Amino acid sequence: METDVGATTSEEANGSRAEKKPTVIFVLGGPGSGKGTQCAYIVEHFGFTHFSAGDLLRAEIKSGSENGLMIKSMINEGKIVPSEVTVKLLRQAMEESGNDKFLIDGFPRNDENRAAFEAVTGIEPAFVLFFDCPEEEMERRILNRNQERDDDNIETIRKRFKVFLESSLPVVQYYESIGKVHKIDAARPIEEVFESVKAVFTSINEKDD
Ligand SMILES: Nc1ncnc2c1ncn2[C@@H]1O[C@H](COP(=O)(O)OP(=O)(O)O)[C@@H](O)[C@H]1O
Ligand SMILES: Nc1ccn([C@H]2C[C@H](O)[C@@H](COP(=O)(O)OP(=O)(O)O)O2)c(=O)n1
Ligand SMILES: [Mg+2]
Repeated sequence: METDVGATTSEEANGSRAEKKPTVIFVLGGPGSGKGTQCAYIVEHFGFTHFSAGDLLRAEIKSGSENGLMIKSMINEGKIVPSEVTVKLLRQAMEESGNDKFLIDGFPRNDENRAAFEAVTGIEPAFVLFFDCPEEEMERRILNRNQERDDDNIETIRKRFKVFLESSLPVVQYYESIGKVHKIDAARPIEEVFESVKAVFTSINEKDD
């Protein structure tokens, strides 16, 4: 079965065939704040399907698609790839998954990302996890990451930090203004960070009961 993440049809909009939209949680935080690491734990404990926007873009480069070279050069410059490309990859991945609970990490990274996702899928996030971490700590973590990523070099890291401050933080602030952000102190050991993450998910589950 495919998961319905398309824009609402008129039939659905008038209520005759309303299907429940999937639950989406956005996981945000600067480069190296620990998004991917914590998502792996959340998947294990809470049954979500995890998609990293960055991983989907890197897979697209590897696949040799016609957009690959453009994506590669943007990532190597620390820039944000046009939303059209990223939203299409996310939507496809969600549809193919068959699940209806998603953690989307590293997205939305700017306001254009946010608006495009909403327009294409009709989905608003249930909430946003924001991993708050000082730049020096994020830099240390990335330089020790060893994932052989072309963008994990000091020059590109500095560009990514700048883009994070200028384009991504405003998205976090937007979600804060509508009361959707759970801010986590990410500058602690992995297990301690996860205790705080777990508390967020547990309290949400209790509210739903
Ligand atoms: N709380 C933490 N303390 C120390 N190192 C961490 C912590 N969380 C993640 N790391 C390490 O830091 C690096 C970046 O983590 P990652 O999950 O890839 O971050 P992001 O997806 O936000 O860029 C990885 O090598 C990871 O093992
Ligand atoms: N929504 C997104 C997410 C990532 N990208 C690009 C630009 C980012 O610098 C790279 C890497 O993103 P990724 O989330 O994998 O990086 P970190 O895990 O935060 O270190 O991918 C994008 O263009 N748009
Ligand atoms: Mg990551």
